[in-house]
Amino acid sequence: MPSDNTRPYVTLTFAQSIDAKIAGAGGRQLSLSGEESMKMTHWMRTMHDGILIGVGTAVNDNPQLNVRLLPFPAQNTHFRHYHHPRPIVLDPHLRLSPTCKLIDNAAKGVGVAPWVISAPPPKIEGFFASEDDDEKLQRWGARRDALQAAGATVILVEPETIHPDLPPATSNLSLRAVLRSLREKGIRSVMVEGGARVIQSFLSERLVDALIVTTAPVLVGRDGVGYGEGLEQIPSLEYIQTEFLGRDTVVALKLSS
Ligand SMILES: NC(=O)C1=CN([C@@H]2O[C@H](COP(=O)(O)OP(=O)(O)OC[C@H]3O[C@@H](n4cnc5c(N)ncnc54)[C@H](OP(=O)(O)O)[C@@H]3O)[C@@H](O)[C@H]2O)C=CC1
Ligand SMILES: Nc1nc(O)c(N)c(N[C@@H]2O[C@H](COP(=O)(O)O)[C@@H](O)[C@H]2O)n1
Repeated sequence: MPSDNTRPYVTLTFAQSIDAKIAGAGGRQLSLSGEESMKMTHWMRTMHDGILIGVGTAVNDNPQLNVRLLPFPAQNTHFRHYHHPRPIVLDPHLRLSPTCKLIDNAAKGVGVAPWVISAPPPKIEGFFASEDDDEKLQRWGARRDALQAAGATVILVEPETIHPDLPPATSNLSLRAVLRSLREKGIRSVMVEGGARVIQSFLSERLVDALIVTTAPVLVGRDGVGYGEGLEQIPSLEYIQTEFLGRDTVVALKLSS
């Protein structure tokens, strides 16, 4: 559990091949989970208030992040019987399309409208100021308006910064600020589904309470997308349990305190 009430409980979960790849060459989305473990993922989705992904995944996979694989209590009423997690997208540059499935599904009443977490491009004063700062801000503002008009909510948090007068080394959002803001908005638990960079960030910053990894019995090869290479800090893990679901192995772990 988080040591205080200032952030939600975080479950990090993803599927990988036996050579620890989460996508194919060039980021091609792979169906790694078999039927049984994919259903487990949908059960886990319904157990969380929010489901968080990076914009890389949102743009690449155009996911739905809903609970459509759960058994239908009655025809056409399944969406009312299971809790839908709130889709949350980390998207500093607002690259999410206003016509993506997350927004489209919510408009059709078969999903909850996404929250898009972002930060306006910084206006740097002094030596590092750039002539096109205003233009960047205007374009970001136009994308924000388009997303909000389509039904998404854009939430602002601060980016990771070293010093306010320096151009940011990365456009990454501060995960601690993201989680704090989500908790303030009533999100008590969040399921983080990836992709690679988001997995790296949550693990490196030790912002994970439960880690649930599905391993499918396939090899992807060296051109696939992994997450291990970019892990800046390697947290120690405590083993909890293994389940065998169909042909897949699902391991539950937690970070050692
Ligand atoms: N097998 C599985 O279970 C899963 C596989 N995937 C796969 O993962 C791939 C996508 O991974 P990837 O390209 O790494 O993209 P991610 O989904 O990890 O998104 C990364 C982007 O999120 C934004 N971001 C903002 N703040 C942060 C932060 N603190 N840490 C990390 N990212 C942040 C950045 O956007 P910006 O670049 O605009 O600054 C960054 O580039 C796809 O191929 C997808 O199919 C995805 C989920 C699950
Ligand atoms: N658990 C799991 N197994 C796989 O094989 C996967 N490819 C993923 N991917 C994640 O699920 C998202 C797709 O969700 P929808 O089916 O569109 O609801 C995808 O974007 C990844 O986050 N997960």
